Amino acid sequence: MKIAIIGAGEMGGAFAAGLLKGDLFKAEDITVANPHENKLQRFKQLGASVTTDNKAAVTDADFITIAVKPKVVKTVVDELKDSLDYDGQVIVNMAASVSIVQLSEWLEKDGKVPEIVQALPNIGIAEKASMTFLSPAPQSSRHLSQVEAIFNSVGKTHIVEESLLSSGTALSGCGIAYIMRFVRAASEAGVELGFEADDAKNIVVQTMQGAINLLNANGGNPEAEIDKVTTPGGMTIRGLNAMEQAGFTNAVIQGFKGCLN
Ligand SMILES: NC(=O)C1=CN([C@@H]2O[C@H](COP(=O)(O)OP(=O)(O)OC[C@H]3O[C@@H](n4cnc5c(N)ncnc54)[C@H](OP(=O)(O)O)[C@@H]3O)[C@@H](O)[C@H]2O)C=CC1
Ligand SMILES: O=C(O)[C@@H]1CCC=N1
Repeated sequence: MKIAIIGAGEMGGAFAAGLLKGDLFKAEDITVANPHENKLQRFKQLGASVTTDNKAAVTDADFITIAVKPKVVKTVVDELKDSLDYDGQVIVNMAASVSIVQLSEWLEKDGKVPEIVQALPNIGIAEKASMTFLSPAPQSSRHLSQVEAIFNSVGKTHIVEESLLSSGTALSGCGIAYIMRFVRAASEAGVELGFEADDAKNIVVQTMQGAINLLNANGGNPEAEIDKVTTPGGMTIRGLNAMEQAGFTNAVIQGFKGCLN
């Protein structure tokens, strides 16, 4: 099984890095393509095949992942169209806000389109911890289980209707940034409370790790975990209420929704 990744930026690069940490693909069966060679060196050093030629990248690939900026997708499709095997290869599009209808129109050749699966991961994929939303085009389910297996090897997957993809991207793709912003805010609080910046950040990260482990172990209800921490009349409730007075829940909801405006 071979995979080509077109675009070695933040997303394509993170995907390549995650796949190279796994054992689903042999390193040489992962081909990473990018116009500037400097972004390819680290993958070459890890044994991946690298090229600045998109057409060369897709030769023999079973799965072709498009990880360029949305406005570049059509250019890439136009370039690759004549090199694609419409019966055997699967196009996996990671570009947000490019629809199956658009991709199908751009890819259409003699009335045919290849199998297309929309895949919206997050950069946690570099550490095999992505939350990836998958949405196959109609009549594109032949290789869906293989696509699912690929993304399950670098995190978790959720198959959704295309109409839910942008919501998934908000929660997961953009969500990484929102969670990092929480880490920054909590770390700044830690500095104000007397810790060195690095110590504060490490304390916040370890505390988040504890919260994640508790959620995973105890059935995943955050309110139940909050109740265990919150002594009546104690410190935690004063902090929680102060956060809400400052608009915490509303700010978080507005942030996740705001990216869709
Ligand atoms: N970043 C994220 O967290 C997420 C991103 N996405 C999606 O992933 C896509 C890529 O985003 P991101 O990685 O952040 O963007 P980047 O700008 O970091 O990466 C895009 C890459 O595409 C390369 N590129 C440009 N033109 C071509 C071309 N014609 N052929 C091949 N490669 C090309 C660029 O090369 P160079 O810079 O060397 O010119 C660059 O390395 C976007 O469509 C985005 O919506 C989806 C989910 C999450
Ligand atoms: O900011 C963006 O548009 C992309 C989509 C999800 C994460 N990054």
